[in-house]
Amino acid sequence: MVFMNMGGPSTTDEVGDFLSRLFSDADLIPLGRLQSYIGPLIARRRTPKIQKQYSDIGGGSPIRKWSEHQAAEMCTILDKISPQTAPHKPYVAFRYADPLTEEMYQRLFDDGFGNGKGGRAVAFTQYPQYSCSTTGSSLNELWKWRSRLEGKATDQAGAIQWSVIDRWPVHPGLIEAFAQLIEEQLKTYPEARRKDVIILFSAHSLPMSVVNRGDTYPAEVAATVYAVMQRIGFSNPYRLCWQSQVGPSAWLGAQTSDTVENYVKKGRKDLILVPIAFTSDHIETLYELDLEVIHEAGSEGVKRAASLNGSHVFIQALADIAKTHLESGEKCSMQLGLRCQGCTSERCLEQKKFFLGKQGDSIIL
Ligand SMILES: C=CC1=C(C)c2cc3[nH]c(cc4nc(cc5[nH]c(cc1n2)c(C)c5CCC(=O)O)C(CCC(=O)O)=C4C)c(C)c3C=C
Ligand code: FES
Ligand SMILES: [Fe+2]
Repeated sequence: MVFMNMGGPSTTDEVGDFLSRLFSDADLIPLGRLQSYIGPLIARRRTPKIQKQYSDIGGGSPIRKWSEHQAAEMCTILDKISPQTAPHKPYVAFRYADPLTEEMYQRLFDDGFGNGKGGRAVAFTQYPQYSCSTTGSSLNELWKWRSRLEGKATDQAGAIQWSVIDRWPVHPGLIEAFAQLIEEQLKTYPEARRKDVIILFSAHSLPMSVVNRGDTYPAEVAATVYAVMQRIGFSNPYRLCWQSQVGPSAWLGAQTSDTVENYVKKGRKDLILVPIAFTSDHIETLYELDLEVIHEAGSEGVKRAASLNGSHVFIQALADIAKTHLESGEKCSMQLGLRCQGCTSERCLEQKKFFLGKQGDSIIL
């Protein structure tokens, strides 16, 4: 079971490499033919600022710790609820930090997979909602390393047989886990104020160029939000807003920071921020929300729901998603077979052909 995510620097010394890989990723930030020169330059300029942010949240990102914990715990549960596919082994593959995809692949070889011995692996995205800039980028990277290390053919003899869990935005266990964390935070308000607390779901924004290309992420994030609200009985007013835009281009709004500022200015000072598109803490929760948005709001009523991190309900949900996937025998979801309406990337096309296998021949656009 390979958990795919973006990763983060575990120490401030790793920030430079992390940003350099991130700005070199043409699936995330397309910079043209000179990407491999310009990307690292931009990264170098940005490093001191981001280093300071990681330093302020305790010296690094907790994402590796949480991912390794979540993957290991999930496999323990999976061994019990899906004995016919046991044992399950946990792996982590990050896009921009250690352990990188190639490191994970080498570990698979070392553990007796591939190299003529075959074996089955599941690429399990840890982004609940699919975006070509996140899960798509990780799949393109996995496809690249699989081609380099095992050849291009899907059914190559003795190669690892891959299948993909590419999205799970409304899995009932995920929704339950979010709902419980929100309810926990709602309880901290005096009863008389509780029903008027605004629930402000916040997700990482996307450049409008990506939205207009047809990326499914905004719709899938909205689906998660609606399912959570349904689960808590629409007990409070709510909005979805978008955070962490970078650079001068147009991004999907409304921005989280403006939203909080405006509501507080208008006297609505009871707000719960809910990070809805990431499964563990990172600078966007610990720095941007806690140390910037909430601190600057200057109101004791502005709070944040905890991140999923070690939530048992959440990890149980991961195991259920994996079990259903293993039982289905599917290579990936139907959605992965369709490209964004505006996609012109050869990488996306080849990656989809690979992961869909023979299924892909008829449905790829
Ligand atoms: C679902 C989550 C995310 C989406 C979608 C996403 C898209 C996206 N991001 C950038 C550019 C940057 N993102 C950066 C950091 C960062 N991004 C996410 C998540 C998503 N990004 C996280 C969780 C983090 C922080 C990692 C951590 O440990 O906290 C950065 C680097 C930080 C900075 O320089 O400000 C950049 C740059 C784009 C362009 C994009 C969609 C195309
Ligand atoms: S950008 Fe979405 S499929 Fe290529
Ligand atoms: Fe990002």
